[in-house]
Amino acid sequence: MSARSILVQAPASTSNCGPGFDTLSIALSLYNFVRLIERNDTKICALEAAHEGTQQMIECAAGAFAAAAEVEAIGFDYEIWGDVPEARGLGSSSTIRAAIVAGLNKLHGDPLDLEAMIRLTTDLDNAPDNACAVFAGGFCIARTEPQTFAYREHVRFPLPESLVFVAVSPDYKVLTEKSRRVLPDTIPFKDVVRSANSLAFLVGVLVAGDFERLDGAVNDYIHQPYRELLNPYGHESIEAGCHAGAYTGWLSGSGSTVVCVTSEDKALAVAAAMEQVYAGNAVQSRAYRLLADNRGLTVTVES
Ligand SMILES: Nc1ncnc2c1ncn2[C@@H]1O[C@H](COP(=O)(O)OP(=O)(O)O)[C@@H](O)[C@H]1O
Ligand SMILES: N[C@@H](CCOP(=O)(O)O)C(=O)O
Repeated sequence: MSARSILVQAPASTSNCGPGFDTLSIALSLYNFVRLIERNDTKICALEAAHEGTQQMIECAAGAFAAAAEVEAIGFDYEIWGDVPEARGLGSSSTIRAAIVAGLNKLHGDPLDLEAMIRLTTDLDNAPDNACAVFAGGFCIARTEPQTFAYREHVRFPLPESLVFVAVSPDYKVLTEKSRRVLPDTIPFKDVVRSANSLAFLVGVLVAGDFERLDGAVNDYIHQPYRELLNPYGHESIEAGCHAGAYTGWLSGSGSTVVCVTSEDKALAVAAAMEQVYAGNAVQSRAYRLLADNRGLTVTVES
């Protein structure tokens, strides 16, 4: 009998969406893939040489899964490939952690439900926003506990294909862990008020589908200003995209990617303007024209 093999496709995500720090996220049409092949021992092995950090991340996810699902740990071989750039604020680490959790869940006969898998991935990845979008797809709002920040539940809305996300990734990496260390312990009252105002309006507009009203309406004073030094030219790139016709834009997750939200007809001009800012400063970048992924992570039993 051939070993059981599970293939997981996990979408990238753009988190925070400006002022929705650790709360808002949109799944995008850019994917990583993880294959898990069951072994008859308890080892966890990469089929192609994996970076030490990746191996650790996977072993940690597998151990946490066994504990959360209250099952015996099993061994597996794994392969990872895909298009989500690493450490660029498009949730690459969430795609891998979520895929391991979802793949093991399938191999064990689905002991965890969707919310339990999101909770576990959040515990591992520290980003409830990304975890919701990877699993559920669409535009997600993550609710967390006010005392502990532990993940509680989410609501999600599909977004239409008419809304294009132009993501521009400069060739420098920004690790989420490092990008969280630059955040302040306290924030001035007026910055909280104006961020909360923008956040509520943004959610309303995305749910209502009245996208033109995003123009100038997405403003964050909670994390983006503090992350600017780690993300040179990001702010200017977003401004250039908006000048070229995008509705709005934000730093994607913790950076370094920046995202502008636009209608289909403006997408090319927006991408060119955003890239030009990096090129003009001798920084290479790559532009992606993406749509919302309304499906979320998929799990296929191959054998
Ligand atoms: N495709 C991948 N294969 C292996 N490890 C990955 C992959 N993508 C991300 N990682 C791991 O996640 C880390 C980046 O995570 P993080 O700083 O949270 O950035 P991101 O914003 O991309 O999620 C990488 O340094 C690496 O250890
Ligand atoms: N809310 C988190 C999101 C991190 O997303 P990533 O795509 O950069 O991993 C944060 O802003 O730290």
